[in-house]
Amino acid sequence: MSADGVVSSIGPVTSEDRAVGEYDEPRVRAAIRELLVAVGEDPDREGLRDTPDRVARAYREIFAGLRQDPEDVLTTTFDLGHEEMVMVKDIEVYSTCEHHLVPFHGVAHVAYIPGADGRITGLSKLARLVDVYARRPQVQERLTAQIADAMVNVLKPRGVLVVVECEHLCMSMRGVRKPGSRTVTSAVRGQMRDVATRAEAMSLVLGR
Ligand SMILES: Nc1nc2c(ncn2[C@@H]2O[C@H](COP(=O)(O)OP(=O)(O)OP(=O)(O)O)[C@@H](O)[C@H]2O)c(=O)[nH]1
Ligand SMILES: [Zn+2]
Repeated sequence: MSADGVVSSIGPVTSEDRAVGEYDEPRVRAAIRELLVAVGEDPDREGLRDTPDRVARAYREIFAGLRQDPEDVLTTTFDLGHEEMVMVKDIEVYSTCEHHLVPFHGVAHVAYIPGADGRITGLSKLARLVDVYARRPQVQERLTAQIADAMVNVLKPRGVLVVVECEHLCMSMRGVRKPGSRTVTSAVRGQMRDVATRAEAMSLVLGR
């Protein structure tokens, strides 16, 4: 961990990166019904009768990123000849901890320096990219690295910085029970590794 409390990223991720798998809704329904029985509930009582169906529909949405190719969302690019840093801050993140299957949530800050051809992507596409990776069973470090690496692969930028700050409910509502603690992860690629450039980006992230 660096002096500013930022955990450095785990480096480029190339596997587990592309869209995978079908969504088997009947199987999810059956599994949720079985889970309710296993925790000692009555899945046939009135309040729970439709729960397997509801959860199966909710999981379709929460894990929709497993069936989306992150690189598809970055395909809209514009040639503005803009060569300076672009940052979208405070993109809300709702993801699911792959260890406990409970949410972690917070914000992502995504910055890049366009490549020599000055091609940039639509701002909303960066937020969509965050969603594609967040809507999967995740750990925060991988989420952070995957966002950065997809931008590198598609936009061919000179540099990328992704910072993610989240509270993990697995640390708040159970286990160590430390509500309010936030985990900060970063992934830095290309010229964004330069000390001065990285400092400029981090000052934008911190709002100074
Ligand atoms: N590095 C990392 N760890 C995570 C993330 N989400 C959850 N964890 C941690 O994953 C670890 C799993 O530890 P285990 O000992 O296998 O599981 P556990 O007995 O439920 O652990 P406790 O949460 O400490 O009760 C815990 O320390 C969690 O805090 C994440 O995104 N990144
Ligand atoms: Zn967890």
